[in-house]
Amino acid sequence: MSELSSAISELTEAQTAAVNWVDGPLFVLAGPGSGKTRVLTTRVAKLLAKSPEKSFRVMALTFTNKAADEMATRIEAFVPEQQHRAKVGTFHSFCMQMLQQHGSHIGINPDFAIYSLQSDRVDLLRDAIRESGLNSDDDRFLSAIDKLKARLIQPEGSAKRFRDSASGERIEQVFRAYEAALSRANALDFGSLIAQAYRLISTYPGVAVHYRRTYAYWMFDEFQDTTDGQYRLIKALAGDSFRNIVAVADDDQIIYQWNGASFQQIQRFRADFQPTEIQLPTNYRCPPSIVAAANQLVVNNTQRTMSKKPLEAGKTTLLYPDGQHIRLTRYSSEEEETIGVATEISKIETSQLGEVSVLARTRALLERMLKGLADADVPAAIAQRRDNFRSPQFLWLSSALRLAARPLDRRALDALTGAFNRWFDTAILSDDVASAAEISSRSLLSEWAASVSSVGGERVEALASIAMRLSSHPSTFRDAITNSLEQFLQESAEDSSDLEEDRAAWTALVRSIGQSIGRDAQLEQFLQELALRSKEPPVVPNTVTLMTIHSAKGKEFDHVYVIGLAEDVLPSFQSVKAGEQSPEMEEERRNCFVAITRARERLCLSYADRYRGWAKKPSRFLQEMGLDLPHTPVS
Ligand SMILES: Nc1ncnc2c1ncn2[C@@H]1O[C@H](COP(=O)(O)OP(=O)(O)OP(=O)(O)O)[C@@H](O)[C@H]1O
Repeated sequence: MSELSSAISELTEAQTAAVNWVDGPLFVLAGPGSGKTRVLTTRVAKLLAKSPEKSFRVMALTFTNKAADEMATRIEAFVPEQQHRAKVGTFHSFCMQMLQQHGSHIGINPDFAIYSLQSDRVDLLRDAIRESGLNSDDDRFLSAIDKLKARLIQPEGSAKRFRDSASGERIEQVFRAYEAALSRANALDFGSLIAQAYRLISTYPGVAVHYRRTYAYWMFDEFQDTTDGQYRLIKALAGDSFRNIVAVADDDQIIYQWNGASFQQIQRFRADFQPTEIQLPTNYRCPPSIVAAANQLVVNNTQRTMSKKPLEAGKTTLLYPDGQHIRLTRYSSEEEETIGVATEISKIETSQLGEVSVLARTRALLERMLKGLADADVPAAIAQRRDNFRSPQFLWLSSALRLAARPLDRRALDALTGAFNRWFDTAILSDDVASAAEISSRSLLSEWAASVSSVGGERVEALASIAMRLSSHPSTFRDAITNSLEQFLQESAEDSSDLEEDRAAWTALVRSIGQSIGRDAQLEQFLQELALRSKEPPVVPNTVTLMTIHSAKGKEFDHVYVIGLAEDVLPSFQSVKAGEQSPEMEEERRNCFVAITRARERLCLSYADRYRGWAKKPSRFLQEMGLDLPHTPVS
């Protein structure tokens, strides 16, 4: 039996119905641990396997590169010879590729840079404000601009969106200047990727027709995270005729409300496409008592599908006896909670530590916990999206590549000199390099190489020679990468943890980029893909993972510790202030729901009587879950 046939044979009836669905719109409403990813990947593979003679393609989009990579790997294992017909990626990568191929219709050069770093965007904003003679240095404009872009609002006329016309006018002016500066720099930020893709297909509907013809079936995972802009993009792409769309969602896992995700998008999909609905209520991840607690918790929310079936426990083998799957501990203070949880975790066998996660609502709680685990000699790390490399070596390499692709990019030169100065303790000024390049008519990168010759030393000479060659032959960038990595191996071991982490991250990134665009891609395309991806290193084995609940979405661990289950912590202070019936409180409840449903074997919940010295009540969610509150703190 092939891998695909055996995967299909393991599906439940409801999962099979979703996998076998062929034409027309389908909405799969599924709970945590119900095999959503399994359904999507099997469905893509099956559609491709049964039509080897056809040329149509299938598109499956999700929200993180990691999830997309996992989906692509599974599909490749199922149908290796058909993999090229599957387009698996994130929303942003899909839009990026659309703009590379068709963006010239609306004046976008295909070799655009992606400004994924907040620092680049802030610099650009400041330059834009200065150059347009506006009198302000307020970076907060950026969040106003992002909000407008997320709703696909163009700068022209955006002032009308504000009640106060004076501040509306100001924001419109800055928004115009920022967009003009992005365009001059031939750059797009994350918001632009969606907004410009939308502008493209609204102006040139033929582009949407092309996508409808090429991709016969579309699938969207984690549909509940879709923002207004992303939803309107899907709708515009589909036009009036295309209906082969499968959206998979859990309305109880919307935890990006602050970022524009909302139950509204699910309701709009239902209203616009009139999909058939399939529910997958069986949870194969958590023991029955956790499933019961999750059900009791989430029914307190109103912003959810009223006909949604409660989760059913489908896990058949349990490691622990009944009554031991959930534990709730009360501590007298935050400090006691940290020590208590760290001591508990230190009793777990080292080989199991990779299966342990500590989840908290805020990063501050995790930092305290990280220290507590270090004091208890437990290896642990906070998992968090990293936008950039940390070591001067990899910062140098990535900015040298940027400069090779865009010889006039001053921001890349600043990053290159900054990294080099940190690395070799020098004080080379990028202004000097730029002035010298103007006189010599050399590229910024080759001028930089010339300017470091005075520093001397073999390592510096090697870097200068890599930079020289990269500048004159950017297409040989893969050799430059190989040569640079060899140089980095000669770095001394001291203070090398950033370097080692970056090296591990780089290897994983290159693999992921290769999987997405092949190994022969041009430098510009490589850099665009690099910008979209997070730069954190892969998880180290036998290490406890500390995560905010937001980063834990989609993950699962044998042992899950959720700390800080107190009022004003989880639920947050803002949501408590907003009130029991508020959307903020419902989002906090979903946060709690997501956190507890990560546990495969055991869920350890805890709270303290005091946080930061303030007395706090136990989280209302504990009682909603049906748990008995301890009468006294453990001592
Ligand atoms: N039919 C099934 N029989 C047994 N186990 C299953 C079945 N379907 C899924 N599982 C298992 O259940 C677990 C959860 O599946 P998956 O990760 O696809 O869940 P999910 O629906 O994407 O969850 P979440 O929304 O929490 O991310 C996995 O370990 C998977 O192998």
